[in-house]
Amino acid sequence: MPLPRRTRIKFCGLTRLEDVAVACALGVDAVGFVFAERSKRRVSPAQAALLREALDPFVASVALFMDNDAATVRDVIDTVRPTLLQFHGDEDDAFCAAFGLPYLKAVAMGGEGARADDLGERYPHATGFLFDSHAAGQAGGSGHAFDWSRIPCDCPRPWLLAGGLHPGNVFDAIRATQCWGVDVSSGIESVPGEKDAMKMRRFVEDVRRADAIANPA
Ligand SMILES: O=C(O)c1ccccc1N[C@@H]1O[C@H](COP(=O)(O)O)[C@@H](O)[C@H]1O
Repeated sequence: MPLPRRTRIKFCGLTRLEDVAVACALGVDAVGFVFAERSKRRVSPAQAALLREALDPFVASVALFMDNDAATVRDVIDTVRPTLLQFHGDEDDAFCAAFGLPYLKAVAMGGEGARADDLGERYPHATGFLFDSHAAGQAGGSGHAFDWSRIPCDCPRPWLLAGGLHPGNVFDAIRATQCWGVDVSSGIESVPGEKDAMKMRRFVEDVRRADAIANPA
């Protein structure tokens, strides 16, 4: 008998306690705090620590970096105590694994130079991958989707779909890609860094709807 499917949900770029409370009430699996330079959603380690302390049990916290230096990553780990790290830049496996925490490697699927091959060989210590719409070297969180047919069908670890997801397309995205999880930022916002409670709720409802169809009684 096939095991039931449950698409994992990560809400990223949280900056406010009220948004953390809604995310927890909706039962999301993880929330993300952005430390990438120049991000509109960037929080300080002290701010993120306050948000992290407000999480319910079993809600994972993810610290997102993009080519930050090692000292910054260590400072975030010491202050915030995240469950997982997520790297969006040119970081190699040795860098990502050096902090002793599980990590997700974001794979830039936009632009001409997208490279989604040999992920298991290039990132042997990655816990999972995240296929995102930005081009290599560009920041994510743009709200734009990419061509999902470019996702490699032999991804060696659990992987999340990201980039341009919102309540209006997440159902189709899950049905089309069979992703392990979804990651969303701008699609559940009213303005960058401020989430919208109704969009968060509709997003979760549509993920559950896709799972219900995949798990007929
Ligand atoms: O959110 C940011 O500002 C950001 C900056 C640098 C790298 C990644 C960033 N965001 C991540 O991008 C994906 C998709 O975001 P969206 O749903 O299209 O807005 C997600 O993982 C964000 O956390």
